[in-house]
Amino acid sequence: MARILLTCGEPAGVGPELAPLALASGVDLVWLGDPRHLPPGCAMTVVADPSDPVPPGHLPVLRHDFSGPATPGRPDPSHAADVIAVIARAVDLAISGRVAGITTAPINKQALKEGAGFAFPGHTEYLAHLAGDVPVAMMLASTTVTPPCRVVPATIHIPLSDVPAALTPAALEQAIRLTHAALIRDFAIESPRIAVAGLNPHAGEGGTMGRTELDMIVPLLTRLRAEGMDLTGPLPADTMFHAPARAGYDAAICAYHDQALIPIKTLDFAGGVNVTLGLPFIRTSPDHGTAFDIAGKRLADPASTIAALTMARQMANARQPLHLGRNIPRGSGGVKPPVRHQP
Ligand SMILES: NC(=O)C1=CN([C@@H]2O[C@H](COP(=O)(O)OP(=O)(O)OC[C@H]3O[C@@H](n4cnc5c(N)ncnc54)[C@H](O)[C@@H]3O)[C@@H](O)[C@H]2O)C=CC1
Ligand SMILES: NCC(=O)COP(=O)(O)O
Repeated sequence: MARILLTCGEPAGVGPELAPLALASGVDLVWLGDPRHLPPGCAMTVVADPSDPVPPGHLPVLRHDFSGPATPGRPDPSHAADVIAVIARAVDLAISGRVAGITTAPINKQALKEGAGFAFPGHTEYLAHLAGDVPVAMMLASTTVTPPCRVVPATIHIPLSDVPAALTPAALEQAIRLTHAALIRDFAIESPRIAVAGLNPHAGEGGTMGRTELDMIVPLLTRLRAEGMDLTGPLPADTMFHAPARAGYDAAICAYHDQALIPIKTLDFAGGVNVTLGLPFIRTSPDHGTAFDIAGKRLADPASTIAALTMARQMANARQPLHLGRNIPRGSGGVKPPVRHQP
């Protein structure tokens, strides 16, 4: 089966040093980036095709030349366009089936915006664009805690002050539907149980601390329950993430980024995996960022990257029979030619 492709991400961050560590864990991956950004002494072989064989213990590298070497902890504006181009090239390879899925190393959004005018707040939005502006959702899934913690923010990379307006019935419904489909398809959960968090303290406390729950979330959940979905909520966000509460659902839909990401990064920072739901190809990522404070110091823990690569492989294995005949996921928007970002 084709390899999982790991992008280099921000070369001044921990991304490049995580690649050989992940390889050493036994994951079959191919790395896309500039060999000069790999740690000194890294055993690697440049390949022309993502599936080309390499000597045992060597990292297969699909070469993408940047303007120069990288300094750990200091993003170089002249690298920004190449960081973006690597993501686009990875998507091309995934859509064409030459890799089984992609795992992205972290990028520094500010560096990309300042260096190349990157118009997207993160991978999630850029990947949705490259796939033809398909609807997507960002799930973060634990891999080492029981019961599992899976969270999906219905709004993602926006200022907190914009959340109430962005949390529309359509946004919430999209997050619920994408999560429901992904739990069945990629997490082998036949009848998904989904919990929905309220926006306000105590889920609005009967309308005394905000009316979003009563006016918007309750009617939406009532309508979706009528379709047969197993939905609970709106739940108070402060009491829905401890272990007994998590036992009652398979994934939690949250109102905004930090409501979702604080519980999972607290419970499973080392094992958390970011999965983009709704894409016509597989994309996972570690849950951490560029970690400039430790880049190049050999302190980076590869656990989340290994978990992300492993989850991508499991998803690819689970989807493999579908590739034989009907490989376009229902509701994915279909595979459209990637649209290039113009910096
Ligand atoms: N998927 C992506 O591309 C993501 C990118 N980011 C970006 O990363 C940048 C930095 O974000 P921060 O909030 O500082 O989060 P961060 O995850 O980079 O760092 C937070 C803390 O965790 C530590 N840490 C992170 N990864 C680690 C690892 N593998 N092993 C050991 N320690 C680790 C860091 O040293 C730091 O103390 C931002 O520009 C953000 O946008 C953040 C999350 C995901
Ligand atoms: N905090 C999670 C995050 O920023 C991941 O974003 P993305 O780059 O995967 O879209």
